[in-house]
Amino acid sequence: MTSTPHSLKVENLHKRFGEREVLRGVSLQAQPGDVVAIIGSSGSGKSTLLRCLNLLEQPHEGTLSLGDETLRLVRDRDGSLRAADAAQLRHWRSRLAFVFQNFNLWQHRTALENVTEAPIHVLGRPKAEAIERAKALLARVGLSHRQDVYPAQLSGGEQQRVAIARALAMDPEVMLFDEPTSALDPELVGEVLKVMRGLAEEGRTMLVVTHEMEFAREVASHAIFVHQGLIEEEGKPREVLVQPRSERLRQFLSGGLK
Ligand SMILES: Nc1ncnc2c1ncn2[C@@H]1O[C@H](COP(=O)(O)OP(=O)(O)OP(=O)(O)O)[C@@H](O)[C@H]1O
Repeated sequence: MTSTPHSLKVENLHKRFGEREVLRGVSLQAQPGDVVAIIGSSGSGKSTLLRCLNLLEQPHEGTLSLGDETLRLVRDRDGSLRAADAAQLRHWRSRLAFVFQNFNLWQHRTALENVTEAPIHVLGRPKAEAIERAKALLARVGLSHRQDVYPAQLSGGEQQRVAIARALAMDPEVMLFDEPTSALDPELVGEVLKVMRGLAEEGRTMLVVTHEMEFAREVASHAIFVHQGLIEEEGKPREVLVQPRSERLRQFLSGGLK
């Protein structure tokens, strides 16, 4: 990691889809090195929360800051908030890298090209330097031997590991994972979680929307339970996921609240 990580602060996030208020005032903080597991039942707003953090979704209210940088937002015609400055948004997104459930790799680019694309074209890094770094990152996720292969020839687990290498290539301060293993066959989940454990161990700041409770319990430093667009309970995973205070979290953990 070359950039110094800062803490992420999210205040009073609201998001509506039509009449439906999906986030109803969410605030959270992540300090450098925190691994925050965001859990909750289907439709509770977890992915929307994560997507609002780098404006893949436009919130209707809220403040986002990373260290002493606050993302400048202006109100759009539809009432939601968009970035006031496209250059700041590009920079913001390089500081908070997003890993998608469905990998979102460029299909007509090799694994290596997927990892070099943004460093060359967004960060303006020299090509040779970007290639060298991409090779090191692919080695890191165990894919040196697959660098010249196109996504269609890779398994889901391999594609997600390329996507993680691609996110790392931006030297992000915070990594946002949106259900990174949900699209994988069960036998491929472990290889992706292993890479994520490694990132956690090296002190990466990560926010992870996940249904992997074992990962949340063992790897996360903080767990957040979202219910109907609000944080219902949060704390140390070994406490809240083992002895939840709220009845709803108890139900969720016992599988009664999907
Ligand atoms: N682009 C959209 N347009 C309209 N409604 C949306 C959109 N994206 C999400 N929603 C709705 O917002 C609510 C929250 O969705 P979200 O994907 O954030 O939930 P989630 O907690 O991540 O669920 P899951 O665990 O099933 O992925 C859901 O009711 C969903 O249908």
